[in-house]
Amino acid sequence: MRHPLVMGNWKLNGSTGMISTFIPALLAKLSEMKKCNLVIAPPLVYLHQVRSLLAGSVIRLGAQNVDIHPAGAFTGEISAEMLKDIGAKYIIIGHSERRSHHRESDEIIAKKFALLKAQDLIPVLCIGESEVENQAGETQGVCAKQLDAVLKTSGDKAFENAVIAYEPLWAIGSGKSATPAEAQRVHKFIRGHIAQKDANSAEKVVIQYGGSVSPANAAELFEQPDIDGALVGAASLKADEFAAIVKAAADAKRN
Ligand SMILES: O=C[C@H](O)COP(=O)(O)O
Repeated sequence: MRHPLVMGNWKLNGSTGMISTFIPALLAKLSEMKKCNLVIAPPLVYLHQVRSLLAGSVIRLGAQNVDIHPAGAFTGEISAEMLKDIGAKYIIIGHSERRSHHRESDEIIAKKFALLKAQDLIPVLCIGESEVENQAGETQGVCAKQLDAVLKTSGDKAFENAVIAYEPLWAIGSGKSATPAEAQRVHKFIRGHIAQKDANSAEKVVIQYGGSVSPANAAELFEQPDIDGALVGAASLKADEFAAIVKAAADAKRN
């Protein structure tokens, strides 16, 4: 049985002051949470502060990116080994904002995926189509191509101990989430695509939905059989809203 995973991606937001009030407030709201795994991915400079505040709690530490090199003369970069050293476990790669603003290709992302696995870290692989691709009926083809790059590099069992976040680009930060039925169709396709290579990892892999998840739409999304939690952007910066999304995931009764 898959436990839902809710992950907050703070993107380029946060400060030491915000963190010192946000984390205790969130922990207080989550005291009764049992069935949902929870991760926060702050900006890299705040990993240490967040780790200290999360010590002894159920919330795990995540990060938003990793470099493709293990070490060396790469100014400004952070390696998988460093992320492991600081205590981060779940590492987002392939977010559409990095694919577009930093021109990260499927091949670069597949390399990052392999580096994270080599360090026993959990890659959170973001995939998803643009609005144009969606309207052209290319959603499945785009997702398949993004998954195949990883399967080609890391093998048929690549998604053992990994997470996939399906994030349609048109839903990110737009206030317009995919409907639960739309998202479920794509999640089912993703699981089926992985099953063609390895049925066991397909059954176990956590597939999150991301894109304008809020307390208003979370419960319905989490009722879907192939939606295993969420990758949350804006709402993860508000303790009340994030806690409500986590509660919806913990309470979800799926068929
Ligand atoms: O990583 C998170 C996603 O990009 C979703 O962001 P959002 O919840 O602000 O739409």
